[in-house]
Amino acid sequence: MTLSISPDDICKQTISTEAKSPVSEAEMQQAVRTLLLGMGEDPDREGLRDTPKRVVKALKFLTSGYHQSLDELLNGAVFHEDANEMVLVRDIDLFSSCEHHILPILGRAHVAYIPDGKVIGLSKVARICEMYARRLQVQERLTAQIAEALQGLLQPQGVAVVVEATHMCMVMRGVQKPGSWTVTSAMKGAFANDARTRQEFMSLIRHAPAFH
Ligand SMILES: Nc1nc2c(ncn2[C@@H]2O[C@H](COP(=O)(O)OP(=O)(O)OP(=O)(O)O)[C@@H](O)[C@H]2O)c(=O)[nH]1
Ligand SMILES: [Zn+2]
Repeated sequence: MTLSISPDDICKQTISTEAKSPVSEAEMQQAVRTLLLGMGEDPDREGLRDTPKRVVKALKFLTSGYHQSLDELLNGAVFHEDANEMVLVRDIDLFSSCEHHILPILGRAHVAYIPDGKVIGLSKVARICEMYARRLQVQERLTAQIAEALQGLLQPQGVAVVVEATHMCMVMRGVQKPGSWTVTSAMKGAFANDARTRQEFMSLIRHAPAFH
């Protein structure tokens, strides 16, 4: 499936989530206090007194990707360039939160594209990953959003995104499988249509990195 999404569309998608929260900071803290009570804790004991404030602050940080826009994050770092070989940024650490349990998803992203007249600042590739990771996610959507963002911004010859992650909701609770990793991918253009291009990408993300 070819997804054509313009940078404007993606920005709009982000800006629409920027609407001011209908819930006040105090109400959020009160909700955490209720959760503590539900756990059988005493929210007024010394160690927990500031916990509602800390939890709300942490959650706001972990979901701060809702309030970022690609436009702002890119800061104009898309450049016209004649390069037409694969660009790969691999081993980008990811910290996200699963939307089912609001528990951490910890992993790495590998992101490649083949330019077609435009390149993007390398750090911006990692920033795009962070923006989508700092939302409530499922891994498949996170992977697709990263790929769609690059596709929309650069209209490259192809985009490939692989995310490898472990879900704390599968590790610490539920099925309790600490060794499990989930691998998701999104392939567009040459990576979807040409097995050799995809193979080159897969082998580049598999070999031991030169730097640790
Ligand atoms: N596809 C997908 N599933 C996810 C992701 N994160 C969590 N899940 C799954 O979402 C599902 C939610 O299933 P439910 O049965 O509603 O929730 P649950 O009772 O907590 O399920 P268990 O985890 O099996 O105990 C679980 O199978 C989770 O493993 C994700 O990123 N992608
Ligand atoms: Zn979960």
